[in-house]
Amino acid sequence: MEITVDQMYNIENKGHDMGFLKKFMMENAGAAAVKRLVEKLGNVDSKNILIFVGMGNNGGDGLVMARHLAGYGAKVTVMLLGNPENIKTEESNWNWSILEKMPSVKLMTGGSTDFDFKPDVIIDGILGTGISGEIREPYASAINYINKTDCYKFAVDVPSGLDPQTGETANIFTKCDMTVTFHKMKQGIPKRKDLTGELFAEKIGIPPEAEEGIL
Ligand SMILES: NC(=O)C1=CN([C@@H]2O[C@H](COP(=O)(O)OP(=O)(O)OC[C@H]3O[C@@H](n4cnc5c(N)ncnc54)[C@H](OP(=O)(O)O)[C@@H]3O)[C@@H](O)[C@H]2O)[C@H](O)CC1
Ligand SMILES: [K+]
Repeated sequence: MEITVDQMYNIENKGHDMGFLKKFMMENAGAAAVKRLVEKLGNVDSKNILIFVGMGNNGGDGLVMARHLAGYGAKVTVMLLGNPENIKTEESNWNWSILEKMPSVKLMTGGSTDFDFKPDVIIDGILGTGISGEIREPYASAINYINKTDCYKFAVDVPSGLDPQTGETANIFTKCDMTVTFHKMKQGIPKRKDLTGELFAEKIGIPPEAEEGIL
């Protein structure tokens, strides 16, 4: 079953109000995404994994992935596309503050794409269901860097720049090898398998009762 983005936000909020906090949803989303990625790549030990992180909860999922991938022995670099003080949500900020205590994960901020290494894997945690309008900097430069870099690319929830509701693309968008979306498939995502690559929808523990009155 495919659902709308509005339905997804309503289910999320109802689950949160039931006590299954968005922080738990984010943790399960990041963990499920890493499981698929590690299953696909086999060993990520010592692999250079670059994670672009937006200022919203798509970025938050990427922060959770960073922590899990460090646990698998990957060499993880996180590029936050802004200033940490401007991280939009409590659950995303929570995950940033954990990473600040983890020397095993390199944290960079601001959005520069001038890296001193070539990534083996790039994770696109830039934009998800909260996308609106033409892609603004520094998100645009990050998307352009992803598209011009030859490596394995993984999209968190949806390739950034693809509207998960309509399947339409913004002025720029990422083209990835794998996409993991959460809870249920959103209507627009399967329309662009050329951008998603291998596509999965992973459960993240939201109580089925959170869908009552919504689906
Ligand atoms: N559905 C679930 O069960 C779960 C979803 N999760 C993840 O959450 C994201 C949705 O998070 P949200 O914070 O609502 O939105 P995004 O992170 O996608 O984007 C919002 C930020 O992006 C900026 N933005 C929006 N459009 C543009 C643009 N065209 N150019 C540049 N920047 C843009 C926006 O900035 P504003 O200034 O507009 O506020 C925000 O900073 C979902 O996709 C999932 O990945 C949960 O984490 C897990 C459960
Ligand atoms: K994304």
